[in-house]
Amino acid sequence: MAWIPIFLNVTGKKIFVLGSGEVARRRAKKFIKAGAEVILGSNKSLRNFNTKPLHEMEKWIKWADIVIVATPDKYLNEKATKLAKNKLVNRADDLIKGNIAIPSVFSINDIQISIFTKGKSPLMAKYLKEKIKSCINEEDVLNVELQNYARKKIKNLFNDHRERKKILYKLFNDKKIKEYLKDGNLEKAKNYVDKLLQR
Ligand SMILES: C[C@@]1(CC(=O)O)c2cc3[nH]c(cc4nc(cc5[nH]c(cc(n2)[C@H]1CCC(=O)O)[C@@](C)(CC(=O)O)[C@@H]5CCC(=O)O)C(CC(=O)O)=C4CCC(=O)O)c(CCC(=O)O)c3CC(=O)O
Ligand SMILES: NC(=O)C1=CN([C@@H]2O[C@H](COP(=O)(O)OP(=O)(O)OC[C@H]3O[C@@H](n4cnc5c(N)ncnc54)[C@H](O)[C@@H]3O)[C@@H](O)[C@H]2O)C=CC1
Repeated sequence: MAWIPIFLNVTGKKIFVLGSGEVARRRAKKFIKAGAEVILGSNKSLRNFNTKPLHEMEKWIKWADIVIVATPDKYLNEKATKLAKNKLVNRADDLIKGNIAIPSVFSINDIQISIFTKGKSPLMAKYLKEKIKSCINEEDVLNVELQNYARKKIKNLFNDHRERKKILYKLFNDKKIKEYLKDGNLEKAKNYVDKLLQR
């Protein structure tokens, strides 16, 4: 089993979610929030969701870029997976029958962290999320912003990406920058970077 984490831009992607229970709705919301076009396959019509009856399932699976299978009905789940052929499929009920997994996720500003236990323990994934959250502090968040600032600046100043890498590591290890960021002073750190780059 070779799972690798990938961050996928789902804006405008077509997602078919089979089911209308708690898990199906949770998955659907996640994708809608991220800008995807989501259709739920269920004979129950749900408020706030675009639902299609199950006898149209084949058509909507064909339409979809990604298929999410999330009912407790094993037979129905298998049928949908077969219809999806080589598409990207998430099986909420049986990980290895699909090829994409939904991890436990949290974000702090633009830092996004996902935890996955290869289906062994979603509960532990959820727990570890809280544990890892507490390791990331304000200084790290500001350092992402500062690195972004410096990266953009030096893109135009240095042609060689190895040279750029060296500079970014230097900034990362700079004592003064560390102090500024510890004090929550991003602007001062940026000004200091400006000065260093002028030399
Ligand atoms: C394979 C996977 C599906 C996939 O990839 O789509 C999957 C499968 C299953 N989960 C089950 C149960 C639970 N799932 C949760 C919670 C979450 N489950 C999520 C992901 C995944 N769950 C994927 C693997 C992720 C990994 O391996 O790390 C999270 C991270 C994301 C999300 O769902 O949005 C979300 C936490 C969100 C957060 O961080 O807050 C809890 C805890 C709770 O609800 O509090 C429980 C009860 C306790 C427990 O079982 O651990 C069962 C039923 C088992 C049974 O029948 O008893 C199955 C099916 C099976 O395993 O057979
Ligand atoms: N990934 C995860 O986080 C979790 C996954 N699961 C898995 O996901 C499955 C779904 O879980 P829940 O959403 O909690 O179930 P649920 O019991 O809340 O939802 C069941 C819904 O599925 C639909 N459904 C049931 N049989 C159907 C059928 N024959 N045809 C069409 N729709 C049908 C119904 O609309 C029903 O409302 C579970 O069987 C379990 O294997 C369960 C808990 C968490």
